[in-house]
Amino acid sequence: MDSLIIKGGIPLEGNISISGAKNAALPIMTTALLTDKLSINNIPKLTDILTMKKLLENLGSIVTVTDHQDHLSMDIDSSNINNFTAPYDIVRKMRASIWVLGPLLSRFSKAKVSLPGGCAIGARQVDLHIGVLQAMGANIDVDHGYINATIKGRLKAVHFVFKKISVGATINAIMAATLAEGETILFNCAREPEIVDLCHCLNKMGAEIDGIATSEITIIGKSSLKNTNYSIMPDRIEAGTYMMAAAITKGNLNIYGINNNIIENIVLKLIEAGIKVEPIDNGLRVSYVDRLNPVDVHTSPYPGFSTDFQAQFMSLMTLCNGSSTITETIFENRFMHVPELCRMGANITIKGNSARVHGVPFLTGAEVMASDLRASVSLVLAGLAANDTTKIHRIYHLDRGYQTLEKKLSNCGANIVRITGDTV
Ligand SMILES: CC(=O)N[C@H]1[C@@H](OP(=O)(O)OP(=O)(O)OC[C@H]2O[C@@H](n3ccc(=O)[nH]c3=O)[C@H](O)[C@@H]2O)O[C@H](CO)[C@@H](O)[C@@H]1O
Ligand SMILES: C=C(OP(=O)(O)O)C(=O)O
Repeated sequence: MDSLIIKGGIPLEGNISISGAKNAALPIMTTALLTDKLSINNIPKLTDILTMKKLLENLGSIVTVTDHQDHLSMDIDSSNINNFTAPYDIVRKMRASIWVLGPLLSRFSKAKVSLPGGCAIGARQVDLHIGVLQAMGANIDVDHGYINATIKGRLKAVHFVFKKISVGATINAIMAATLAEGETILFNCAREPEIVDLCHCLNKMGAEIDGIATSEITIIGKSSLKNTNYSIMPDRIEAGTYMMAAAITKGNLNIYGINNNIIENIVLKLIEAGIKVEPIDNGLRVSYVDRLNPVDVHTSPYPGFSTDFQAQFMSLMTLCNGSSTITETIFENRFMHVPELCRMGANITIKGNSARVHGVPFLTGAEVMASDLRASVSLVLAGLAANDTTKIHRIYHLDRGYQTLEKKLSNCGANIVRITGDTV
């Protein structure tokens, strides 16, 4: 398994271009199952994308990929779907695989999908995905680790209230409702920008979705959708991560290809921490000024502070002038970076779902173990700021979510090297 060696203490300076959003590209790739042909542009080069490609091909889609150096485009032909099973071997690698369920069921009236894997950050149930599809008339049982879903004819429109806000279940429900019979209204929906991107793509395919970006979404079902093309939005989580890299290394970075609108939640917290964030042409400039103030955050669904920023923000707060409290409200097991940060000299204590971070004057390099995706990148941030050398083991999750991370960082002065096939 690969590892990373980082010699820290270098303020990052330069330009970083943001890639397409993983968490928009993945559901948009599954919408290709709702029609014959979909062309998608600005897809990031990530292992999760290749896993999704493999999954679609396994179902019978023909996926033609063009490599444009800094991104991919794909022509996905799903006119001959001949398999309705998403197997464990592919699905276990990635949570997003669950998004083939809604499209397969609504277009082909059947789907068998292994219970998904992904980052091990909590129980991550699928009851809401199943509940909304059952309310649309599907017969669903979970047996031997698989979700088996069938419907006689088309799914039926429904008025459905999600008892908890879920990004994934909102996405599955919207996709399923586009080909259901009648007008579906979904209440208490997630409002993440990636869901907005998905809805824009679906409307371009001929769907009729209203209330986009609100918690109440109306979908008028169609008998079929049409072929189209769509370009993926920029990755706000990648952008926020590099903004925090600028802050933690006392550097300054121009982050290109992102606008303030969709990352305001992290921008406001960085400003509160004393970091300067200015709009520039097609991006934002992020600069360390003279100190890092302690800032409390608690994660919540968008437009709140995203759980996907929590680990990186905690790394930043390890060096603040004072103490900050970071509360995780979305996932029950998303503090796996804490013991690793403590190995590097951080002073963090966990009580329930809150971490109290007492700022220290410096971090020291150490050998650490990466766990989930954002925990992994939080250790990269800590390593970039630390004195001496940090070795991060088991970094495969990083390749799921950060396109050419080492290249983007070393272009800005970081000393970061990948060891391929490290045995430790
Ligand atoms: C590929 C992708 O886009 N992943 C994102 C997605 O994950 P994901 O779609 O898995 O996250 P959800 O929004 O569904 O999960 C939120 C909470 O709801 C719970 N829940 C969810 C579904 C369900 O059927 N039952 C249930 O109880 C989960 O356990 C969790 O506690 O949104 C998360 C929250 O913003 C992000 O951290 C992930 O990066
Ligand atoms: C948690 C994440 O991914 P997944 O939902 O695929 O595990 C993430 O993108 O931070």
